[in-house]
Amino acid sequence: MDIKTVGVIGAGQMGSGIAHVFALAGFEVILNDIDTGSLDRAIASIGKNMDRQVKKDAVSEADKDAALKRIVTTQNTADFSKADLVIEAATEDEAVKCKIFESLIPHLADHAILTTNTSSISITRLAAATDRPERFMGFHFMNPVPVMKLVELIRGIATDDATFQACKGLVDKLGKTASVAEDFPGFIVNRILIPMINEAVYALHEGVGTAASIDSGMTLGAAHPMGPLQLADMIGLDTCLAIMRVLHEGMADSKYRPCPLLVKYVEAGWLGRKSGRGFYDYSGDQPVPTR
Ligand SMILES: CC(=O)CC(=O)SCCNC(=O)CCNC(=O)[C@H](O)C(C)(C)COP(=O)(O)OP(=O)(O)OC[C@H]1O[C@@H](n2cnc3c(N)ncnc32)[C@H](O)[C@@H]1OP(=O)(O)O
Ligand SMILES: NC(=O)C1=CN([C@@H]2O[C@H](COP(=O)(O)OP(=O)(O)OC[C@H]3O[C@@H](n4cnc5c(N)ncnc54)[C@H](OP(=O)(O)O)[C@@H]3O)[C@@H](O)[C@H]2O)C=CC1
Repeated sequence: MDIKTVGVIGAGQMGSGIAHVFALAGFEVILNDIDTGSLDRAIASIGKNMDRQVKKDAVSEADKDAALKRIVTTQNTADFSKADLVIEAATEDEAVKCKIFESLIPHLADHAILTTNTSSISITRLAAATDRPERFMGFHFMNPVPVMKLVELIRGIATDDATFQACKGLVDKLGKTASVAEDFPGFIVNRILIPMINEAVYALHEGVGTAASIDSGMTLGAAHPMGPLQLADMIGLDTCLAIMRVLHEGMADSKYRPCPLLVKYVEAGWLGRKSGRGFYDYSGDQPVPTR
């Protein structure tokens, strides 16, 4: 299938990163959000992240300009009628995602493939909320999208082979590596990563160590590129909690219970970098641990 135009729904950190890599790879991109402020911030952050690549000589100034011109923003799902493939990358909330599909589907071309960047939610269940379960699948990018090489591909029970092959072909065109995961809560990466982050929050909650010592323990002691609490702040504490809840409910196993401190931070609106405060405070030049 010849995919030329890619629609992206949700212009947060993931939607921005996904729009970034598709535009640089030569695709026309339609980027949607409910909030114009988010769309403006997304275009600014894509420009800034492409500038990093220009500075490193990974991308030319001309390619950056051409890529930025290939991204159009819209608040109107009717504009997705031109899309050959749509990637839903809105908030990790099943009800939000299903509502998006409901408003999108009347405008989608018959041939269009619909995918979701969900971190954890059942692909089969999301597919069942659409008119095209056979042309629906999980297309799970990692954060930050322009840097991370992996994309998890997850078939729902009804996904057909042409859809899977089309998505696999796109991963190849982006120069990334596909990893196939079965449709279990959290798939592969988050089944392993998010409980590790949750355990780090328990270590903080129980006073095993400070945020700084937990993070340096894992960067200097286990060679992780960033500590688990720093990573949680980058992913978004709301997203980490939503994933833990999907694991807890989906696996029906208490080993996945979300740490009460993680719940409290989210209830306080301390969502990590995106809200300016999480396990670190980002209001100054350098992040400062909040515990
Ligand atoms: C929750 C989910 O559903 C699934 C997930 O995504 S889980 C999260 C998975 N991601 C991770 O685990 C990330 C772990 N962290 C890292 O890999 C690294 O700390 C990091 C890439 C984020 C930053 O690396 P760093 O060395 O500390 O910072 P920095 O030197 O600024 O960046 C490294 C490179 O990435 C580039 N970079 C960083 N962020 C970027 C962005 N948003 N856009 C473009 N380039 C970026 C930098 O320009 C730099 O490029 P070079 O290697 O060419 O010099
Ligand atoms: N963060 C991460 O590291 C990763 C996240 N993911 C997944 O990607 C998805 C997005 O995550 P992320 O980008 O971090 O989240 P963000 O919170 O950064 O962005 C979500 C965006 O979706 C917007 N949104 C909410 N409702 C709608 C709607 N009805 N229509 C259009 N846009 C909407 C939000 O707008 P507003 O702010 O106005 O609510 C916000 O701009 C989630 O499913 C997440 O699990 C996958 C891989 C990694």
